[in-house]
Amino acid sequence: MENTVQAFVNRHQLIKQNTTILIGVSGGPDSMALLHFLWRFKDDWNLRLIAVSVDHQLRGTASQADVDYVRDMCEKWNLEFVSTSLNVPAYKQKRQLGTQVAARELRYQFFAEQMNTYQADYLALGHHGDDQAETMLMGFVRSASVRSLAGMPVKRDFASGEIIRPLLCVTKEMIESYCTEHAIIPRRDPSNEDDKYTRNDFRHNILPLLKEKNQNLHRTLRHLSESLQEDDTYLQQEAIKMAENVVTFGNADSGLSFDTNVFKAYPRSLQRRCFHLLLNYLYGEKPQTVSYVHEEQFLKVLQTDHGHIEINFPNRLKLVKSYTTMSFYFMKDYIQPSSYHVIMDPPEEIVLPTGKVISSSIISEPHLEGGAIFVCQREAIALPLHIRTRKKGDRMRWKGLNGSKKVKDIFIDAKVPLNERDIWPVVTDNNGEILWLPGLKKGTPAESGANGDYIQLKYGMEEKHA
Ligand SMILES: Nc1ncnc2c1ncn2[C@@H]1O[C@H](COP(=O)(O)OP(=O)(O)OP(=O)(O)O)[C@@H](O)[C@H]1O
Repeated sequence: MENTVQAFVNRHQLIKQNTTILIGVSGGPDSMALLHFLWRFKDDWNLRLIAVSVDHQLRGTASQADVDYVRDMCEKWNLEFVSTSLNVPAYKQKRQLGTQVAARELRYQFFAEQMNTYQADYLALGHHGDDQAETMLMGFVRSASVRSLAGMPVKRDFASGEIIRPLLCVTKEMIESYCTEHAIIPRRDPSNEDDKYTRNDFRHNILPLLKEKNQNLHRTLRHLSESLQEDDTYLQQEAIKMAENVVTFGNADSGLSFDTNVFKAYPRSLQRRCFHLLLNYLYGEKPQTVSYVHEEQFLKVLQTDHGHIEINFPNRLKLVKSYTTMSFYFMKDYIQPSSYHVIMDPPEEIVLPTGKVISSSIISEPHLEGGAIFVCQREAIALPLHIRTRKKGDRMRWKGLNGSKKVKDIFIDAKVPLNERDIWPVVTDNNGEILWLPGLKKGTPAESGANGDYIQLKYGMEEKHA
């Protein structure tokens, strides 16, 4: 393990000589191996080492015993030591967080304070190659961003210095052998075995299956992680330049705006990143969950020639496109976000802000019927489709009806509650003809006579895959 870690540290220039390193030590095998490794190189590299150990008050006296164990080992190795006891249960309750997230937030706050107190250059953590593989797989399965697929960075800025992870290049197995070899008897946290935590489930059940297919999975994933992170850093820098060139930033109230033609002249890859940078800027201290559905809607609105479109984002943020000007701003008088307007190019599936899904497909034979399905000839309507909430004066036509009927009256006849009327999807074609009020009324666009394909729309809940 020593040679591998040393080569890794050199390659990434992780540690400079004559520096101060805080080491997060829980007492488990990973951080004890890290502590021991750095201790051995302390004099060669002229390092000031300070072990930091946190009791999260989650496992009664056992977690205090872990901290005591780290203190004893530091005394034995003549190392500086700092510890604290953090009330994770209370913080968890107050902030309505999961246990792991609450513990992590408080721990990192404490780490940051200590970094600043000691003016430390580095915070070294004991994450290793198996942790990285799990993180990347979890990112792959549960997130749609390149950044989470790339896993944990080898180093990143933090408080007065940087977080470094020198053990990312070794496996858990190598760490366990290192501990045995150096007679380190680490503490064991039983919650690491519990499959109710997603990470442990990936560790025990998914990773072994993948390792059967590729014995070098760690190395493959490490390479993937490093190259994704390098690409990410470069693209992020380009996106920052793009935002600086394209966007007019206002104050907190006026939000920001830009010309869609200038924005669209950049590659799609930078458009996406710039979009997220803008959201980070706008949300600032209060990050919101913005999914890829929002990202796709944003990109679509960017492309459309439609004169005026508005979309609601979480926490009162509104996106408005008016001809070639796009702006984001926070609504002052908050009304429950209700209105939306999205564009659909069949075949496509869209998750509406209400959580319901409309999917469209192009079929050669109309065969399905039912309240939640709408079919019409492709030639008979103007694409793309628009899915939006009702507007004043909306009227709808269908076969057998003389003239047209107000959408409002359709809602009243069907006894749709008032609050649902404002979020009910209205599907129109590109000419504004209302085709469908899902579950309520189907329009009948003129038959084109041609024997072409059909557009089929389905409305329902998002499918949850087991
Ligand atoms: N209670 C703690 N006090 C100090 N540092 C911690 C603590 N918990 C975690 N860390 C740091 O964060 C790293 C990653 O934590 P994580 O919970 O993923 O692993 P772990 O199972 O605690 O690792 P270890 O084998 O070191 O116990 C640890 O290796 C350690 O450097």
